[in-house]
Amino acid sequence: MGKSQKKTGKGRLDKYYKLAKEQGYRARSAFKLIQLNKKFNFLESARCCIDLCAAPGGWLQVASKYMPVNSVIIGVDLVPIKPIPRVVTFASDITTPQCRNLIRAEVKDWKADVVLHDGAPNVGTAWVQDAYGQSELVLMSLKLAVEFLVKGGTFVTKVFRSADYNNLIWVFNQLFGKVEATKPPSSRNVSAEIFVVCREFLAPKYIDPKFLDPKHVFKDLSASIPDDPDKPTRAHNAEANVFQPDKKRRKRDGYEDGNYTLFKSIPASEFIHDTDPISVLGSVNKITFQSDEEKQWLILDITSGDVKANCNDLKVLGKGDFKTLIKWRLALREELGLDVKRKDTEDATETVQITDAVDEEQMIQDELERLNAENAARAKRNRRRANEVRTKTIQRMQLQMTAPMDIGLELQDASLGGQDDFFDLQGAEKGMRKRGGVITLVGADGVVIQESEGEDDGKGSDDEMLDSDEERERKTRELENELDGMYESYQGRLRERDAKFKVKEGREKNKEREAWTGIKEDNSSDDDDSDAEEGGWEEMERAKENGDNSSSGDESDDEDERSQVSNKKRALPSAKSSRDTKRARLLTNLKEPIPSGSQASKIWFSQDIFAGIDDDLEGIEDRRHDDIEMEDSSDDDDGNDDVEMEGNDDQDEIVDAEEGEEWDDEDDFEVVPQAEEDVDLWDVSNVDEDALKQAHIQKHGLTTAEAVTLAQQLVNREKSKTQLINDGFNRYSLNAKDGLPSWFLDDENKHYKPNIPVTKEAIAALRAKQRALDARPIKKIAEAKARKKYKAAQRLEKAMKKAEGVNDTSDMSEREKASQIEKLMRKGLSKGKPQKEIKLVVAKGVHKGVQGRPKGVKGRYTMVDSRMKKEVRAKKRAEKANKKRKRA
Ligand SMILES: C[S@@+](CC[C@H](N)C(=O)[O-])C[C@H]1O[C@@H](n2cnc3c(N)ncnc32)[C@H](O)[C@@H]1O
Repeated sequence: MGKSQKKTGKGRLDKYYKLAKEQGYRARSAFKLIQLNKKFNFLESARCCIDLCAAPGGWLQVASKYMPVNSVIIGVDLVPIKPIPRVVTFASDITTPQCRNLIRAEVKDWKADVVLHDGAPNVGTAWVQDAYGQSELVLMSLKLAVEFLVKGGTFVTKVFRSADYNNLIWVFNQLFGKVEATKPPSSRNVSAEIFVVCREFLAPKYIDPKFLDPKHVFKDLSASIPDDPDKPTRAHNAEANVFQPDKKRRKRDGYEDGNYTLFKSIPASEFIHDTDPISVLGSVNKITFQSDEEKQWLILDITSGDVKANCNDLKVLGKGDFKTLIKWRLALREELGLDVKRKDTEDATETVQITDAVDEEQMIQDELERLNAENAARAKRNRRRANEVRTKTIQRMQLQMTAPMDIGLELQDASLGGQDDFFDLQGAEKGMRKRGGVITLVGADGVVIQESEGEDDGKGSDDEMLDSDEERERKTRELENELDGMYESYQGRLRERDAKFKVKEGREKNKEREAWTGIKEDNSSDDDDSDAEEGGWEEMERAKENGDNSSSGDESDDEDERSQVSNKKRALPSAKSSRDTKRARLLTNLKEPIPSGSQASKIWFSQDIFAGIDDDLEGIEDRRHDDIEMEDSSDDDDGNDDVEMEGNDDQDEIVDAEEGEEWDDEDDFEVVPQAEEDVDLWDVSNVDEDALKQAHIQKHGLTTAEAVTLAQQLVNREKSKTQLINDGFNRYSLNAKDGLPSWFLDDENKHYKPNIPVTKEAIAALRAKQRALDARPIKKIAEAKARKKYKAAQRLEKAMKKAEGVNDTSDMSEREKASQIEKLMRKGLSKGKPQKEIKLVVAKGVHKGVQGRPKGVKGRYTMVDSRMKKEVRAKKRAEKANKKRKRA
């Protein structure tokens, strides 16, 4: 679809499109939420928000901007959403239980203050079907909303003005205290969309499942589409009005064609003689008794007071009243001889049977629903109980009452009764499961492996699940993953508690970069070195035989050796990220932008004071950044807007973020292209560790005593390359660390490392380097001094030029020249123009709270408090007194 067509056609690229582009919103629809929020103010006070159908994320951006920092914001859509800071997103269909489970896992036992829904079905079929699909989607989102909303919460949804509109509003009214439909100015007038803001969620203990069942809520729609084209729609509606009289749907479709009368009454004889009495009952307001014959019927015994009252206003009748009228009609027909008695009876039986059948069906249906609801309530209770236990466990962890080790012990405690093995993880898991501890485990690939919520797990008992060895192994793995996750969160808390922890950790890692653990072979740069090419055992043997001489005579060899000092210990970022992905979803968020830090610690470390540290930890941060980039890029791959949004009916135009191509469709939605970010993606295959290492050494030099010692030994030929290689094979090297839990690795890292000797000289060299570094002036000061010097030199030069001029003049005596030159030189050597005095203005009295220049103050000024002004005055006084004393 061409760009030009869109720009002119329908005036798509309107002011909101441009505004969105200017302000960095991904979709112009962002302004709809901004305007809704301006009117109803639900975002500012919300701490948890769930956005259903959120792609590409315009509403999420708004929520993230307007909600308080540290709020929980979750976005779900069929298509992946590109990452947004402070927002958790995932791709899922909101109509599926899987989506509900994902949200549950994310919010844990929190409740959402706001649930947003701007969904539109991704089909482009007939308008009626689309509208119905949209209404169904709304009902599905309402279903999620009632599950996750807190009492008093707000649900914002988009609804299309269609036949279902009133039904939806009716349902909303049953569940919310205030329901308001509004059309924000940014929603195009041509669009049928309208936004309903439902506030003050009533959170009833029991919600009739019918409220959330499209089959019930939109029953009339199907009723209005005749199965049998011959049967008039009116009859269908009328029947529905009789059998489902309590639902106020009569006027939803307006008045039947050709009938614009508000009030309709018919004579009783018409009702008695009509072959379709039910339709009659459903379509009229009143049955009158005006003719003589009809008046006679009024005095018959069968015409009870109830019947008379019922005939008076049919629109207020219930199902029982209608039945009474039908029975009365049959009895009267029998009385009048219109039907023979037997036939009448049959007729009556038949009719009653129909009614009873309907009733019976209804009863069975009701009973089933009641049982279902009871089951659901029981399951929910269990889930809630399990959640409570889980929350307590997490809280205990957060309050440092339980360390990850304690968890193992707790599990053991739980399994004691069952005589389980002390380290039987499976037993421990069972124990945890009993307490509702294990809810969702996420596999290494981030896929939810298993879901279990207390007794709610309908897929067989644990015993069944643990039948096979494979299953058992899997369980054990999962539990280990969870323990890993707990450990990670424990580490996170440590970090939060101890601000220095991160710095320490950074230093550790930096040290690790430099730490010597052996020499790595580099064949590419060592083609001529036969020793290096062979390496390994032979090399060691030969080295033993030849002593140190194998390469001592070769200068270039030594060069190579120096360049080859590399770091085997350095872990690739992927190692960390893979460990991260193992984290149990229960405890930590896989999609956290920076996995190793909490929000609080991030804020803490964003302070200026830590700016220098960042420099020091540059390497580490770079890698962490790469980690994130990698995550982002994977998201990006998924989140190709072009593909994502294809077929989305509710989208006006979608502009491809990369190519600027636009895609136009039905309604009121544009994705705004973002400025291309110049992002270098981290590519595992392209990482040249040696090059990185070299660059680091080039920039910072050797920073550990071990490295300097080894370098000195190499330069002084005290050690050969072969010896260093041999030293590299020690009991600490080549240790497979796969599958070891992170807490174990962390602990091991503290002690399990080779002890590399360092020399006094190396330490002295490093200290000298450090002292030189300390002695260096701060860059700004050095610059200021240089500027000063430069200006002084300029002044002197100028003075000398002038002095030369004076010297060359002939119309001055030598004495005058000398005095003039002296004056000029004094000026040239002076410190330049004295700086204008800065006036100190006390910020009190008339100047209190004044913004901008205080009244009556000219020239340079600075606002100070009275203390400073007093001190300056005192200083001046003291100086003056000193001068006087000296003169005296
Ligand atoms: C109008 S867009 C939402 C725009 C969003 N509010 C924003 O500001 O960026 C409608 C979205 O609904 C999504 N959607 C439609 N059906 C869905 C479903 N069953 N589950 C989840 N998302 C759905 C579509 O993928 C589409 O991205």
